[in-house]
Amino acid sequence: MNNIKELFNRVKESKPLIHHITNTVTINDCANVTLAIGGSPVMATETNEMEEMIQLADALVINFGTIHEQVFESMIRAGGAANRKGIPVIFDPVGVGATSFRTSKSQILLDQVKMDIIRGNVSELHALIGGSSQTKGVDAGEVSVSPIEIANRAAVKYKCSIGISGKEDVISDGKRTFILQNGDEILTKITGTGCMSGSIIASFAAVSEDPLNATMVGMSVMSIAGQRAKQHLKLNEGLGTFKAKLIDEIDLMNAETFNLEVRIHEY
Ligand SMILES: Nc1ncnc2c1ncn2[C@@H]1O[C@H](COP(=O)(O)OP(=O)(O)OP(=O)(O)O)[C@@H](O)[C@H]1O
Ligand SMILES: Cc1ncsc1CCO
Ligand SMILES: [Mg+2]
Repeated sequence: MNNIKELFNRVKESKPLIHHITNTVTINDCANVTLAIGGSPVMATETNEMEEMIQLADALVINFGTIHEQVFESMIRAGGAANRKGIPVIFDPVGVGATSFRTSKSQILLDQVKMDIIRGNVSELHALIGGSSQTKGVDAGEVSVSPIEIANRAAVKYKCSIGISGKEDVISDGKRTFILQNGDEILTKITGTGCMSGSIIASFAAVSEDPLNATMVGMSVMSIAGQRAKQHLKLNEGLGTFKAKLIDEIDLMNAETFNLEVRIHEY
């Protein structure tokens, strides 16, 4: 991964504005994690203010978590404006594959908005390449195809960088594929760690020209912070404390810690 120190510094110095159109479950956590990594969050959904908000933004996150018709219109408007302005667009296809509504909306969105990065769990990405999917609500289900193949095919199909989270995270742009071995299962026990990693990826993508690298660094930050937060849990501390410590670890993350902990290799 390239220039970790410079990437961290650039986010902290330029405080990129990350416009999120996201779900009502994890919206506050995404805003706080954006601040913790050094970015500046805004979470606006009114269709009529999308173009103006995008004029201020440095990256756009579109997250399908609690998608409905009205907010979908805002995603189309904001996505179009972001493409015209040339800022990175990050899509989290939450729950795609679980219902036909989500699957068909994702197809319309991907036809109309060029994504720079798509980040999701394995069953969501499997659904995006046309696979029959077992997305269990918003959580990953069983998939017969390997995440490496899914990431490759999705990257080629949508001409963008793909991040698939799981026990091992897989990141690909269709030419190069990387396997990230950080993380801890406890990250799946609180909701929104995938959504939050989208905010971190967007913060890095906003200050660099390399979406594949931004995806790798962003997903690594979440997985490394998760394993460190788990290590720091004391006796009688559980998931509530874990969540607070997770945000602490993202806040405290720097290039030294990152480089010491990261376990990534090219496939
Ligand atoms: N089995 C596992 N072991 C270790 N880490 C995991 C495991 N599954 C997921 N993770 C980590 O948890 C984080 C979130 O990934 P996950 O696949 O749960 O996202 P998600 O399903 O999109 O979550 P959400 O929709 O709740 O935001 C990632 O950092 C990932 O590496
Ligand atoms: C639990 C849940 N339901 C819709 S969005 C969301 C947050 C995790 O994606
Ligand atoms: Mg998710």
